[in-house]
Amino acid sequence: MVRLHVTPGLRFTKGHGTENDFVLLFDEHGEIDLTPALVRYLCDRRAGIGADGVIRAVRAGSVPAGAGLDARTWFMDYWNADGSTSEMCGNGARVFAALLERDAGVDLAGGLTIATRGGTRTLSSLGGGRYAVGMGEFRLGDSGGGFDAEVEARGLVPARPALSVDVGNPHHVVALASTSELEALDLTEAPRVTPTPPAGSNVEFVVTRGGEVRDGIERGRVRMRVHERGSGETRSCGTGACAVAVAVRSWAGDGAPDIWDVEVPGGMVTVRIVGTRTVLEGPALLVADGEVDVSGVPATAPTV
Ligand SMILES: N[C@@H](CCC[C@H](N)C(=O)O)C(=O)O
Repeated sequence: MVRLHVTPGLRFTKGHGTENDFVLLFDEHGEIDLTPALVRYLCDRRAGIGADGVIRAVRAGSVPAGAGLDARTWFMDYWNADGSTSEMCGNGARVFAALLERDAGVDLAGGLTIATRGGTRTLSSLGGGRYAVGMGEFRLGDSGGGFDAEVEARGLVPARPALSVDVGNPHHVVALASTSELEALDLTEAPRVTPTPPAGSNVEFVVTRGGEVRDGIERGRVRMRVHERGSGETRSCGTGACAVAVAVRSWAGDGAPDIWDVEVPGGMVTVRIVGTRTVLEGPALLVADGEVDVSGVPATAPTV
């Protein structure tokens, strides 16, 4: 196999889902040595292209992380802007779907199972540039619907109770009283979570916005902001929206809706809770294709 280690002229696509933006690398046969240094360079908004993360589309058989899977399965190789990897990215999965549709000719009408570091997920097209992602099982940190942690953040006094939610990657959800409290938050610095999560956490702050009945079905509505592990404050987080929906429904108790419209700074996504699983729906856009000079990126050992 030809290893294209840090070649000048790396082809990329830029895309986003509700303004959570990604550099996408279509690398079916795993020819790119994707390293933390290369990811940091690609995500740099001044010296590189600029993005919240990098997503490589590669066949499972071409990366160590895909061991044990059907070699032909598409693997979503997700990296945060700081060069760390994560188990899963919800907005990224929709953008990955748009890329596979366009560049691999995949038909998503009937659904496609992909692999991620957090397990398998399903992608389907809803038409009109919208996609649904079967996000798998969620786990609440406190099955009684309460809190199991505390979060401190700039602009938020005193510290607030939080609920940990695992949706494949780790989250802590904090309920705030008003949108003015949400807007006053300064997320340029990472919120502090106690007890300290061993692998870090994504932290969402949420306020309720009422709800409505549409097509005879009740839907809840919330607004959130997020500080992402490895990327800082972003304009949307799909796994975070799922964590928020299950936390808010759990706090609301019996009779709370199973469908939640989640407003994020970059738009709106919808989360459907089906038993112990969630489905994320929202837009995905591919906005640019190009070639980036990566000749100056220092070579380091790949970590996939
Ligand atoms: N923005 C993503 C989540 C990306 C990963 C996260 N920062 C982590 O480290 O777990 C989403 O849309 O879910």
